[in-house]
Amino acid sequence: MSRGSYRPRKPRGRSRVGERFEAEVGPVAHGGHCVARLPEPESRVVFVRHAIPGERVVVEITEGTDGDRFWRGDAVSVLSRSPDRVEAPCAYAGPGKCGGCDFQHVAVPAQRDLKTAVVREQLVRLGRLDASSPLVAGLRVEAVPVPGRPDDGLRWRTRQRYAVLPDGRPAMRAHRSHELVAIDDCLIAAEGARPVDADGPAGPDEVVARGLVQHDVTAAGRTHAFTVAADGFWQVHPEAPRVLVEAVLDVLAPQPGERALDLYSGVGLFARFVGEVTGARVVAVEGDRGACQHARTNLSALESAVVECGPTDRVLRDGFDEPFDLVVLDPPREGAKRAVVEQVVDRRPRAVAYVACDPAALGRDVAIFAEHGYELTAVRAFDLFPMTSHVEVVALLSKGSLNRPRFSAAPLRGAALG
Ligand SMILES: C[S@@+](CC[C@H](N)C(=O)[O-])C[C@H]1O[C@@H](n2cnc3c(N)ncnc32)[C@H](O)[C@@H]1O
Repeated sequence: MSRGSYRPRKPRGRSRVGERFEAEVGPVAHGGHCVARLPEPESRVVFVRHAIPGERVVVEITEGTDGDRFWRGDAVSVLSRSPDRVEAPCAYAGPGKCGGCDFQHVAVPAQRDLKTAVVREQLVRLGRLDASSPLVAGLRVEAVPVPGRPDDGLRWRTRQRYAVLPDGRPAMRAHRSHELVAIDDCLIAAEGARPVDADGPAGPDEVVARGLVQHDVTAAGRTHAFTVAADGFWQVHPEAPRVLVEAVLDVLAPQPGERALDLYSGVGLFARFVGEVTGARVVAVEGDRGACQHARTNLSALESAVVECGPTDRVLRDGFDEPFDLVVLDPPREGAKRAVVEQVVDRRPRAVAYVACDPAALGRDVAIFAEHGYELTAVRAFDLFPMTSHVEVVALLSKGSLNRPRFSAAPLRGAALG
């Protein structure tokens, strides 16, 4: 995972980096660390990596000065260990080593418990939902095993981005650092995973031809082919397209004749499956020109599909002013934000399926939807990034009585309804 955007802050006061403290590890927090509080005289919150809630550890400070409100640190020795602690399967995981994974030291089912806690916390703190509501309390991050593999959290990444050392060896970055750590093998990369930006062996569901990749996705009983640029966006877990399409169809319950908007559509994954069911107008909006071109090809079998290329907020503001029954919203990590959310609710959709790769951004956007009467009415979360703190969430936002499809009495299936 690239840490290319990391920029160290200007130091404020005496550095505490390298100092060690004993600490009780508190709850997990968004970002792959746990929260510990150092008593006086330090009186500091420390975000501790390589720890598990409930443990007593020695924390070595990795970032922090006297002037900082909180510090960051690594658990460099464990004084009382959690029953969920395991030996990291990867030799490159641990304090000061590769920063690609956050939870190699945690048993895989317990990793999902940590992510569940994080998603719930973001929905409560930022999304302003009630922690005791069945939607929040009933949420569990679901396992998504790779077919034919044990559920061990390894060998799932179909693409892996490596840095290259001057001597040509592949490397990954240390956590929040530009420092490169040489690695022979990344255990979360699928066998034969194709390094991005390089020709190489294709994964099992891929055909590579002149910089293009074709993915066949079978979901909800239908199979569609998607052409993607070899370096373009495509979900990296081999089961992700199927699982996310099925979750989106499940919560939206699209009906024949319903008009759909697929925002941040990439190469048209959701538009293709939703449009197949509705048989009506589908507008895919995507900012990347290459992805737009591929979306046009991938959606060409749908007579009423249109691809609008440009930033979502601008396309929605200037492009077309018409109502839509269904919206799929799959923004990048920063979320959709107010301008887009308000453009979406202006179209008065019956149902919005929000596919989120950052539960904090989801929480912030859920709060904006709520200002406009759109409530979170179903939510599921999937462990599509084992060993890391990342998690994918599919949420349904709908407005009271608008929640029912116009064309049939088909109930929403699967997800918990609030
Ligand atoms: C998380 S990906 C989702 C892609 C697609 N829904 C899929 O599942 O394959 C987010 C997509 O949003 C696009 N994107 C990012 N910022 C955008 C913006 N401001 N306006 C339109 N598209 C944007 C990216 O190019 C990327 O294709």
